[in-house]
Amino acid sequence: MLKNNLGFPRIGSHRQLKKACESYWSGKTSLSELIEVGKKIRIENWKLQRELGIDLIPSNDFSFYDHVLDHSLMFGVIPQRFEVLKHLPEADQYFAMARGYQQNGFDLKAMEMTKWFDTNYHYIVPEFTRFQTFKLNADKIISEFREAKNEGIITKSVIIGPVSYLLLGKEKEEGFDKLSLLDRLLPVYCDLIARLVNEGAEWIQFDEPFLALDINYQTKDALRVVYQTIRKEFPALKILLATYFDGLQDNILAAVNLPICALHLDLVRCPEQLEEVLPKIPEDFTLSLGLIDGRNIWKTDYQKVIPIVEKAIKTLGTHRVMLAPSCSLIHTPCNLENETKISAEIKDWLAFAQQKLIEITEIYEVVVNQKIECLTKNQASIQRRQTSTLIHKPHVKTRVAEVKSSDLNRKSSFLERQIVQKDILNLPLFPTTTIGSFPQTDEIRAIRAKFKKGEISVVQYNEFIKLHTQKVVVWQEELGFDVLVHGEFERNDMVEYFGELLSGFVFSENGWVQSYGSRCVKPPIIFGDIERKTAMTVEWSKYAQSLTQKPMKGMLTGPITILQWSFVRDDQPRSSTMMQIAWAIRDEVVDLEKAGIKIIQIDEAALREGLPLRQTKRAAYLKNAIDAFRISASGVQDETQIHTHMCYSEFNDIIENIAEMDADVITIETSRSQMELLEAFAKFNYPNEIGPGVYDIHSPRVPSVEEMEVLLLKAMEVLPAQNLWVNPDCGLKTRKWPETQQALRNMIEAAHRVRERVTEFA
Ligand SMILES: CN1c2c(nc(N)[nH]c2=O)NC[C@@H]1CNc1ccc(C(=O)N[C@@H](CCC(=O)N[C@@H](CCC(=O)N[C@@H](CCC(=O)O)C(=O)O)C(=O)O)C(=O)O)cc1
Ligand SMILES: N[C@@H](CCS)C(=O)O
Ligand SMILES: [Zn+2]
Repeated sequence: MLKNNLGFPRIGSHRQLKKACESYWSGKTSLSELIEVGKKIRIENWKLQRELGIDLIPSNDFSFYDHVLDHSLMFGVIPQRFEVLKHLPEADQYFAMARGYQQNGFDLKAMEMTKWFDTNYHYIVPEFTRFQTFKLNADKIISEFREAKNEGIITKSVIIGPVSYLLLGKEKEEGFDKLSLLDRLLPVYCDLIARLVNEGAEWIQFDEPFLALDINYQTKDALRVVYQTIRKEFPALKILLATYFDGLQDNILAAVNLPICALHLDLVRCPEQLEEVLPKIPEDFTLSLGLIDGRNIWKTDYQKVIPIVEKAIKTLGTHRVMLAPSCSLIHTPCNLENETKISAEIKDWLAFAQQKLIEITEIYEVVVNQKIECLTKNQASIQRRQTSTLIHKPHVKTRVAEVKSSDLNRKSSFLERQIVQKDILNLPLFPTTTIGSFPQTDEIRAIRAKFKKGEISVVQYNEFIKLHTQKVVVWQEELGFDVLVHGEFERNDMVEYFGELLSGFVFSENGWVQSYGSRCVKPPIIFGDIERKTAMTVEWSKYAQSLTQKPMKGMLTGPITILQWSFVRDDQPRSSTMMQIAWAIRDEVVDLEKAGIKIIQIDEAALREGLPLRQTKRAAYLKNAIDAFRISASGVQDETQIHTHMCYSEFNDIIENIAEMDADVITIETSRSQMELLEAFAKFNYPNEIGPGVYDIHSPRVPSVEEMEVLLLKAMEVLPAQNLWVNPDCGLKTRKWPETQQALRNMIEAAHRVRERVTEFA
C-alpha cells in the first residue's frame, strides 16, 4: 500500500518564497538569489516527505507564481503581446505575464486570473487562439526532477492533464472550441512524457479535476483519446490520474475505462463514491484513497477512515490501494509545530500539511502493522474535541433557529429605496468610490507587528492608524471622490480582522496559505459557536466620517466570505456556521447605521467561490448563502444604502441569485475581462445599481484615462447610466502608493469625461 502525496505547500514554512519574490520584484535581490530560495524550499519539502514515510513524493508542484502559468510556459502558450519581451530573462517574461509589465516604454496588461475551482487560490488563465500552436519547454519540470533525483528521490512529476489544462483556459477569439486544440497539444504532452521517462520517471500524476465536475460527452471522449494515446506510446509508464474537489458521479465509467494505472478519488468531499467505484475498478488498477482532508485543518478521525481503507483492501488487495490526502496540500498551512499561541486544548484537534502526511503514515501503520497505539492516541484527541466545553453556546444556536421572514427582507423594494437614497445622498451621475482598502505599506505592517508583540501601546497604535486614515480621507476629498472609504489600515486581512473580534475563532501565527502569486492568507479557524463580543468597526467608521462631509462607507466582510475564507468546523453543517456569522454582521450593520453611517458595504468576494462545483448541489448552497447575506443586510432603514462587492467572479450562471441579494449597489471585477461580465447583468435586466471595476488592481500597471473611459462607455452600452458607479475592481491594499494615486487620478478623470459626454448628449 503506497503512501501518496498529491502536492506540498510551496511557499515555505515561513513564507520564504513570498519574501524572495517580492524582494526580487523590487530590485533588492538578484534572480539567482530568488532561484536559490526556490531550490532550498523544494529540497526541504522532498526530504521532509521522505522522512515522513511518503512513497510517491510529488515534484513540479513547486511554482514561483502559479502552476497553471508554469504549464502555459511549458507548452509555449504565451500571448502574442508578450513577444516584445523575448529579450528578457525567461523569469521576467513569466512574471510579466502574471503581473503585467509597465517599464522601459512597454505597457503590457497581465493575463487574467481566476479562482482555482472552489478554492481561494487563483490561477493565471491560459489564453488560446484559434491557430494556437504548442512548443515544449520542459526545463523547469526536468530540472526539478533531476534536483530530487540528486537527493536520491525519484519523484512523481505532477502535471495538469491535457483536457483539464485546455478547459482551464479561455478562447481569446470567437468561433473555435478550445478542446479542438487537443490534436496539436497532445503530441507536445507526449514529448514531455518522453523527456520525463528518459530521466527515469516511473510515475506521473496527471491532474484531471474536471472529471469530478459536470462534463459533456465530448470532454469524456477527449479524455479517452488522450489517455489511450499516452498509454500506447508509453506502455510501461505508471499513470496516476488525480481527481479532486468532488466525486466522479456520472463520470465513473469514463474514469475507470481509461487505460491508466491508478485513479485518485477525493473521499473527503465525496465519500459515497467509493461504494460505486470499487466494483467497477479493472483488475490492473490501483485506487488512491483521498481520505485526509486537504482543504481543512482538523485531525482525521482514524476510526472513520480505517474501515474505508479496509473495505478497499478487501476488494482490491493491499498492493492495489494507496493512501493520500484528498487533494494537493497547497490549500493547508505547512506545519502545526510552528504554532506557539494556539491553546494546547485546540492545537490537539488540528493537523496542518506536515501532520497530514504523518496521519497517512499512522493510518498505514494501524492497517498494515496493527500499530494500535496510533489509533488510541488519535481517538483520545477526537473525543477531547467532541466533549470540549469551548464549542457550544446555546443562546447563539437559539437565535439562529428563530429566524423570521422579516429578518430576511429590507422594509421596502429597491425602487422605493433608490428614490429615498438618491434624495439623501445627492450623488452625481457615475458616482466615484473605491472598494475599501488603501495600500498596506511596510510601515503599517511593521507597526502592527510591533503592536502585536506588545512593543507599542494600543493608544500609540490607534494614533498611528488614525493618522493614516485622516491622510487618506483628505486625499480622497482632494481628488474629488463622491463616496469615501477609511482605508482599512487597522485590518490585517478582511476576514482575519473580523475573526479576531468574534468569539468561536482561533488564529495561527504561521498558518499561511498561498492565495495568488506572493500573496498569502492566514485563514482563521472556526472551532465553536460564533457571536459578536463588541462592535467591531463602528469607532473607526465614526472617526473617518467625522473628518468629512462626504458619505463615508462603513466596511464589513459578509457571512459567506468570512465562512469561505476560514477553516470551518466540521461538526455541524457549514450553513449553520454561516448563519451565526450573518447575525453577528447584522448587529454590526445596525450599529453602524445608528452611528450615522449612511452607506454600508458588506463584501461578499467569496460568494461565487463557495458555489458547489456540481450543479445539483448549487441551489441549496445559494439559498443559504443569499439568506445569510439578507440577514446581515436587512436590519437597516430604507435610507441606508447597502453595497456589496465581489471579485474574480463568473456570474453568468448565478446572476438571478445576485439579484436576490438585493444589495442597493454591487461593485464587481470586470476590467481584466474588458466588461464581458456585464452582458450577463444586462441580459438579466439586473435591476439594482452596479459599479463595474474599471481599474485592475491585481496588477501594478496604471490604466490610462482613455482605457477606463472606454470601459465605462462599454458599460453604458449595456446598462442604464443612472445605475452605474465608477470604481476599481477590488481593494487597493496590495498596491503601492504612487501607482494607486496615479491610477485613481486617471479613474476620476475618466468618470468626469463620461459625465460630460452624457450631459452633452442629454
Ligand atoms: C481580496 N482577496 C482576499 C482573499 N482572501 C482573503 N483572506 N483576504 C483577501 O483580501 N481572497 C481573494 C482576494 C485576493 N487574495 C489576497 C490574498 C492576500 C492578500 C494579502 O495582501 N496578503 C498579505 C498578508 C495580509 C496579512 O495578513 N497581513 C498581516 C501580517 C503582515 C505580515 O506579513 N507581517 C510580517 C511582519 C511585518 C514587519 O515586521 O514588518 C510577518 O508576520 O512576518 C498584517 O498586515 O498585519 C500578504 O502580504 O500576502 C491580498 C489579496
Ligand atoms: N473591502 C475589501 C474588499 C476586498 S475583496 C478591500 O477593499 O480590500
Ligand atoms: Zn475584492
